[in-house]
Amino acid sequence: MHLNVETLALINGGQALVLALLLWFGTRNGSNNAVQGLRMRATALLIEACGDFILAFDFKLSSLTVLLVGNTFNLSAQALTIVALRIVLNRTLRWREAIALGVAGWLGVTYFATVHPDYLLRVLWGSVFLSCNAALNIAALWGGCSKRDTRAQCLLLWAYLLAVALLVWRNVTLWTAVTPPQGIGAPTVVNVVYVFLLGMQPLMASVGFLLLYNEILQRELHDLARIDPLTGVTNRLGLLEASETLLARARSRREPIGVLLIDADHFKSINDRFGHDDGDRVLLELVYSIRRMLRTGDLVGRVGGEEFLVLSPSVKEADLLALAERIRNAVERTSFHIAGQAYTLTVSIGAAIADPGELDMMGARRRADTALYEAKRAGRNCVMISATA
Ligand SMILES: Nc1nc2c(ncn2[C@@H]2O[C@H](COP(=O)(O)OP(=O)(O)OP(=O)(O)O)[C@@H](O)[C@H]2O)c(=O)[nH]1
Repeated sequence: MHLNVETLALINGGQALVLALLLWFGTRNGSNNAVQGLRMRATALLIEACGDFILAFDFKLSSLTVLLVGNTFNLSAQALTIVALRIVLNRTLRWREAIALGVAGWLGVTYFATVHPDYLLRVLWGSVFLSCNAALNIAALWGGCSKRDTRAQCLLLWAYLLAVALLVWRNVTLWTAVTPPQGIGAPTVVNVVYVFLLGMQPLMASVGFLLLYNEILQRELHDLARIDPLTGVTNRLGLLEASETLLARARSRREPIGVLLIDADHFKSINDRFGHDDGDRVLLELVYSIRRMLRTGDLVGRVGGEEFLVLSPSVKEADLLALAERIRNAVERTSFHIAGQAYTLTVSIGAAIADPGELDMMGARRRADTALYEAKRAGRNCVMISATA
């Protein structure tokens, strides 16, 4: 098989141009992080296409100018891709490292093409540069890759690891050959694999970006569906799912779960006096006061208007009562600021223990509800606990 560098550059450039346009026009309506990242990837593809077209058509430039200008475009595209991936993943951008790598890559390739022309060293230098680029991307992709909902992220991570392995293979083959083939066009096995993958690179990387984008959107949707938009705590659906997980864990450890139902006292009067917007702000502050009292592992969620549920794993009755009392006390001592003035608010709390033998949380939730009702009847601003199941 004869490998032609100009044809390869033409295929690469055409692909990059089409993908850049698709990404640009396909992301015109979005503005979140992932979309910004995709747009930067589109810009990188445009720059890459320019570099590839210069390499493919040479535009009557000297071969040295073609090499230097083509590489300037391609290395800039690589640097932009590093930043684009980090924008999509919401990681530290590392602009400086990306630019420094690009400059070092360009200087090395230029040196081994002009001052000290050496094909093997040029390939080695280029491979080190590409591996460092891949390392930055691998570092960005590494975090959180063990979770179940990060398949695309893991796939991309493997793609970069394989790319580094391919670069190592190519260099080892070149440096151990008795007469090293000069040029990427030499029809060796490693060159064929390398050229094939290089030719597909714009497409593969862009598909990787899109899969990642889709995965991030799915995750955001999943989280949005489980978060109360006003207070930012878990909503009913999130609580339902979390309680199943907690109960399964409690069953395997044979430990109880504490349930607290917390309801603001006379909240209607706050709305009536100050309006709904100020009432919303008070709810936010109330959630903050509750959260401050929780241990790591405890979960708070909003079950209704001014009613919140706390799930506290591995607690005995006395610990649960102490936690409820801490919350009640903290809320009572908090000054809620409405229209420049400080007001106080109290909560009533119903507590119950879910036994590890219980099939779901419904029973404990009902008992906590009854205890809450008793707390309200007892005059509010107090904690009541129900008898165990
Ligand atoms: N500002 C605001 N108010 C809400 C929200 N959800 C529910 N409420 C209000 O919470 C109040 C609940 O009133 P009630 O159920 O009578 O309870 P309460 O006034 O707290 O009285 P007790 O619970 O008996 O102590 C109503 O005025 C609701 O409009 C919300 O998201 N924001």
